[in-house]
Amino acid sequence: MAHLVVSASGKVLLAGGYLVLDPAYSGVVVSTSSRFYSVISNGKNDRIVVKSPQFINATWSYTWSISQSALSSSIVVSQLDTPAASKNKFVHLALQKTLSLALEVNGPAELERSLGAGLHITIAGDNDFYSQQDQLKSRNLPVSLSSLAEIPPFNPTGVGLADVAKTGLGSSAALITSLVTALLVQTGVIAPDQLASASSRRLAHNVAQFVHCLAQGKVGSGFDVSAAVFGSQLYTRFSPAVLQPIMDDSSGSQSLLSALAPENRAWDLTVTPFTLPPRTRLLLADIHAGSNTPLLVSQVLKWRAANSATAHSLWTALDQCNTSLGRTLARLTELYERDQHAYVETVRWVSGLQPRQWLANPNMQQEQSTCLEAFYEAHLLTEQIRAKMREMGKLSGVEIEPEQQTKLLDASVSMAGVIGGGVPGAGGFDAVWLLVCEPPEDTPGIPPLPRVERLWTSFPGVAPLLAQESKRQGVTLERLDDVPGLAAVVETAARD
Ligand SMILES: Nc1ncnc2c1ncn2[C@@H]1O[C@H](COP(=O)(O)OP(=O)(O)O)[C@@H](O)[C@H]1O
Ligand SMILES: C[C@@](O)(CCOP(=O)(O)OP(=O)(O)O)CC(=O)O
Repeated sequence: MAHLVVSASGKVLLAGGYLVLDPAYSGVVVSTSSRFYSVISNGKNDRIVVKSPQFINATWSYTWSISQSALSSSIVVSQLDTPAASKNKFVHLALQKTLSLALEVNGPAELERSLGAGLHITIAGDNDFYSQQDQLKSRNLPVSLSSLAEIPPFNPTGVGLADVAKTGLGSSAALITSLVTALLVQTGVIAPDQLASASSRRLAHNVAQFVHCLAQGKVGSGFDVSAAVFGSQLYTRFSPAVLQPIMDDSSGSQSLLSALAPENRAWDLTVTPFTLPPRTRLLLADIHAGSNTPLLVSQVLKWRAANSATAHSLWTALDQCNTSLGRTLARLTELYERDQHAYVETVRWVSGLQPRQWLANPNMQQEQSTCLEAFYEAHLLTEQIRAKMREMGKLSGVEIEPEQQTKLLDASVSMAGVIGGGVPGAGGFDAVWLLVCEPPEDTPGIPPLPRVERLWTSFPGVAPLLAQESKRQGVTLERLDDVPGLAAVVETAARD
């Protein structure tokens, strides 16, 4: 049977937490190699059955009905009420709103044709979206990247969705983006060979952003959906006003297309593509906890509103550091392109020394010194950002960089070859990030990555994640057999 597979990437907001909620500031977002996959195949009995086989009690069945009048037509997607049925607002809204848009674009006959006798949809997220520490324990595996690679892909979590320990990589945004985009392709709104085009991506972004906001019951900054669609970027948010007419429209009488069309100029986000510097690797430490982002956000914003002068100067200072970090990391890529040899030699040097020793080489060639200064600047900026985020936490009474994260980060960022790190996004107890140098293999000494891995084993409850920066674009059409383990998940889902 033919399968339509669309994946979307997870995210790490390296810098810009809280600030990015305000269009005056931007965030540095890295999209991850960890992805969510939505796989659509033909279903039966006029049903849309959605399964998430990594979870227990995670099958949701829907019917649809299309009504037509002389003036307009509409579709209603309803969940089939079996006694054991759980609800999934995110999935239900993705179906309801994307199919409504498809109806508006292509009309009822085409929509009926594309839904056929029904759809079977499998959702699967890479293991990194969920803490794997219990898995490692039950398999008697030591805490390491190579142990994680031994856990089968899309491993069942053994729990229901509400009880899973998330790592904070943006599961709901990646899920919604992959599902919405797969439905847009299934219904012919986006032609498969057009998904890479700018206007198809914008459409996928706008619809995913809308569905995600509606499901969350609020308009967040949307950096997570933007990363899921467009990949790593410097992100400045869109004005929430663009979604207001359709967010408030309980009768469904407003045109979705006029709000969500790629041509709608009211979508004023800016997305500047970005990549981490060559020979560096993003490394994440899962601390087996997870954060309640909405609670953190409401407390910080309440403090900001009540202390506008202090907040303004803190926001301004932080923004300068965040922007400089984005610029310095981009400059490192430029320096690599200008003189690869000097850059790689600098990476070798940096990899064997703690950051405070980096500049202690009087005999360096000019090009290498320039690279070294840029690495050191990146280090200093990440430390300044951490200090300011801790200040934000202290002032607002919120644990943005909790003490145990401070200890873990302080120990990690003073190691040889570690450029910097921090608490991503809203901070709290989500996985922390590090940027680590990857010198060529013939460099003497133990490379930074295994050294950091070893350090982390001395912190109870801390484990690395496999996720790295995704070098592919965010939302992508895949071939089922190219994604290890996915065909098996789809087969199991079809059998049950
Ligand atoms: N693997 C999945 N399968 C189905 N639905 C999922 C999956 N992961 C997340 N969701 C949906 O997203 C919701 C989680 O949203 P939320 O807790 O806001 O996550 P996040 O912190 O990733 O944004 C779940 O209640 C569910 O509706
Ligand atoms: C505070 C924020 O600026 C960043 C939150 O980033 P996280 O990465 O913590 O987000 P979640 O995955 O949703 O928990 C809020 C926002 O931008 O919407």
